[in-house]
Amino acid sequence: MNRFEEYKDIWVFAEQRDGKLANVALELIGEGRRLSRDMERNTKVYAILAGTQEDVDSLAKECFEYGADGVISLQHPLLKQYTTDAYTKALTELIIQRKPEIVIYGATHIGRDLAPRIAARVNTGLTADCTHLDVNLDKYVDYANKNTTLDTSKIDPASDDGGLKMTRPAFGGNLMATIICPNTRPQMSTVRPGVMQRLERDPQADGEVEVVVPQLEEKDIRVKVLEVIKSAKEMVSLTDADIICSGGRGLGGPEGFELMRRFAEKTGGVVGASRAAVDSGWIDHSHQVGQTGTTVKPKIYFACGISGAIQHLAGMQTSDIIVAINKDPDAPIFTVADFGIVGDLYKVVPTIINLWDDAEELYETDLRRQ
Ligand SMILES: Cc1cc2nc3c(=O)[nH]c(=O)nc-3n(C[C@H](O)[C@H](O)[C@H](O)COP(=O)(O)OP(=O)(O)OC[C@H]3O[C@@H](n4cnc5c(N)ncnc54)[C@H](O)[C@@H]3O)c2cc1C
Repeated sequence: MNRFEEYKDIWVFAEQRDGKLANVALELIGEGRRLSRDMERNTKVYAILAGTQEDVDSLAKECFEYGADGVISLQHPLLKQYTTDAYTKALTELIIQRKPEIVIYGATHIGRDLAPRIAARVNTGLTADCTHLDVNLDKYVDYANKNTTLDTSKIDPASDDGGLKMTRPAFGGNLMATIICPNTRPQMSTVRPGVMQRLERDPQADGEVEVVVPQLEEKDIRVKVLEVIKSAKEMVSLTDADIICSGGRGLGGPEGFELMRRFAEKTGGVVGASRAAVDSGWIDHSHQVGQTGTTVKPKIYFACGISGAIQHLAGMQTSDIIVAINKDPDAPIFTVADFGIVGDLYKVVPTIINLWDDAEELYETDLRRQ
């Protein structure tokens, strides 16, 4: 008997705020489904909701529609606002009682706060900020070979106990590290929003919801949330955007973002930025795309005056269409671009803005013809 036999199933922490599920929760349920197919045992995927009854009751159906087999709904008035103490206590107790084999969280502000605390309390490992998960060594080796110079002959096949292979950027994004958790359970990781694919919604899907009322008291919570102030920067939703117009150091100054805002307004997109632009204080960090910013996958990503450093590419290279505008023909961004324009962005972007309406009309006519 495997020493971890009693640990079963995949749990996804289904993060919600004010009764709305985080997109990453649905992406992770989809990823959980994919992993469960590759695991040998009859592994089920559970979404773990936490909040007040009012906030979470209506969310279970959505979790089923996106692929959860079951929902465990932690309900308590003290879970209304996220607090580290209350959420950590409620989830830790549930994990110790139920013994899931894998627990995955979104690498959001909440997930990054919560997951390491739970890992410490249940005495297991945590791989933070993953961009790829797998349970099968063969696939893992293929994946690793494609992306790194990892010497696969040094991997001990005996270590492939069907455990989770958690891959994340390491050493400033210069290589991908695949990390295993061979000695303890559950295996836990946080996963970047926007990296995994959610499943197609199945409106017929349904399942069983188990309501659990955790043992929580006021004295368990050392920090009181007095007021939640939503700042304007929370309104930037890079992960949901279909079009992102990103600017980098090539903009030459903060005023360059005025052009990017006009560009985004015209295309119906949102403004993104490289870290160099953010670090220069030209735009808020909430716009940053990349390894230490947001991972995005829009339909069109415009990279304007961005060189294409590996840390930037890590956050946008899976976009459907990448259009790069750069005056240096050798800029690395052109290696991932579907369309490259060599030129001064201050000439190219206004031209695209001017032509956008005509281009849209042509596109619509084309669609009508098909
Ligand atoms: C641990 C770590 C994490 C990091 N995380 C991130 C991250 O999350 N996101 C991120 O973006 N970076 C990140 N970086 C930084 C990254 O390494 C690069 O420094 C950064 O992406 C460079 O930004 P840039 O492309 O805007 O600037 P540059 O590399 O300076 O490129 C500017 C580009 O603009 C072009 N240009 C100049 N003028 C014009 C013009 N008028 N028209 C057209 N093109 C023009 C130039 O040819 C050049 O290619 C990270 C670095 C480290 C070490």
